[in-house]
Amino acid sequence: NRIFDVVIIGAGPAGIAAAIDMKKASSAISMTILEARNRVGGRVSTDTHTFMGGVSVDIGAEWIHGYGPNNPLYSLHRQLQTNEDKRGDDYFDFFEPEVTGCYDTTSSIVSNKICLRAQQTMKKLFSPKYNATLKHRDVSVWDMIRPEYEKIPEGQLKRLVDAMLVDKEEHEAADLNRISAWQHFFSDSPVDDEEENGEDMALQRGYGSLIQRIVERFALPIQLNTEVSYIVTSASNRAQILTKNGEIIQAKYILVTVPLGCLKQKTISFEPPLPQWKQNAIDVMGFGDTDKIILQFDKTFWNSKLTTFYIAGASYPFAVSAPKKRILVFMIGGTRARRMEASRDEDTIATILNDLKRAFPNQNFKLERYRISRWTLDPYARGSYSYDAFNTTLETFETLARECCHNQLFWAGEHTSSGGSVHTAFATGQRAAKTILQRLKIN
Ligand SMILES: Cc1cc2nc3c(=O)[nH]c(=O)nc-3n(C[C@H](O)[C@H](O)[C@H](O)COP(=O)(O)OP(=O)(O)OC[C@H]3O[C@@H](n4cnc5c(N)ncnc54)[C@H](O)[C@@H]3O)c2cc1C
Repeated sequence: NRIFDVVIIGAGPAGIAAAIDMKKASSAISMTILEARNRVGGRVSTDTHTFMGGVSVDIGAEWIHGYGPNNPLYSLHRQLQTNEDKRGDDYFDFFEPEVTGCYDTTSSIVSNKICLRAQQTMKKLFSPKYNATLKHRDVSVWDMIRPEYEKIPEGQLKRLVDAMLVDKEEHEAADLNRISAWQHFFSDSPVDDEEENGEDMALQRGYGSLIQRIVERFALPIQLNTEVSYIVTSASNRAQILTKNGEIIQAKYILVTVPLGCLKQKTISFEPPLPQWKQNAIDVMGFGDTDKIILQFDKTFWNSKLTTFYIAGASYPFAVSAPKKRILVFMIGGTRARRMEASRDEDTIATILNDLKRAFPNQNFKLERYRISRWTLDPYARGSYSYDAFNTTLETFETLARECCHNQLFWAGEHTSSGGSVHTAFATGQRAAKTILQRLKIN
């Protein structure tokens, strides 16, 4: 029966950030991080063993978005970067310019002109004019773009736009008919502005390698393989945590950073139950689905200059290319991702290979290795990241972040601020640490 000042639940970006700031503030704080998995990083997870040639591939987060001084991971990365990070001659290098291409499963050539037109059509679909009525009577993003979409004549252009819509659903982690148009198009998110302050960057050795370096650099006290199942708060000055291993741990303050998907599915029981205002926010906020199907071939048979491409008519029509690694990463979101997760690997792979054979009829290629993510079935994620569901506002994020339950429970994580990214999750951990330090009277 151990006693701490602070117990952090979850060693993902948010939990790690909070631990660093508390450790920096005072060595007198007794603290531990309880992590259910056998590794740190949460939805940042790099696979270093599946692929040939010692290649690292991110199964979850890959891009350091907004890589610039406003990003809390920027200075950490600059301190901890190695020569391997700097070797920029391979794969998703630093700031690689995006080159988009298009293919077609009917094996007909797609001209540059029509590929570009499809991209322009997408731009037009997603720049709807301000609609004041939305604020009072919200519709979905799909409803919003549908009138323009329906004007696109049947044919290759439309099939390419359909492929690009799958990419959009992947990015949003939800079907377009589940996303609030008001939130998506018109609400001002301070984080979005911030993201525009820097470019995207990916690391040779994967995002996971940076998280690992951070954890080692600060020698954080992390207890792996420790799933929290029960939390009791009370008017006494200590809250209690029960782990699945049967351990009871006491803490003055608990910082909960488990994903919103776990909160929605009540994987941790709270005693007394969470207050209604907190539970409502958990229920209302959308938590989406995004997956990657990563394929390594015996050769690069597609145009190696492309960073991303679309395949008209394919079941998995959007891929990101890593030519030097001979890798294609197919990405999907929403219902499509959930359906894929429920399918057998062999069937998913067969469908993709069949589409590729039709899109590249003159190429001989062999699949060498693959890896498929299943974030929604993952017991410690239960989805990918949050999305703008109906009836959510910036206030919903704030409500998810607000402390509760005899002021013993604090909250951080991707879902407690808009942005959905690793660095925004990291910032929520720093924010929570600041408040907890004030409570502990350490500034
Ligand atoms: C496919 C995919 C692609 C993405 N791409 C990007 C990208 O390119 N760039 C980007 O910035 N972001 C990306 N993201 C989002 C990013 O991964 C998340 O926003 C970020 O990891 C959230 O950090 P977090 O600390 O809030 O949660 P997590 O990273 O999920 O950490 C929470 C931790 O809590 C642990 N946990 C859960 N339940 C318990 C329990 N009961 N007891 C103890 N521990 C528990 C989990 O195991 C986990 O380690 C992507 C996500 C996915 C799924």
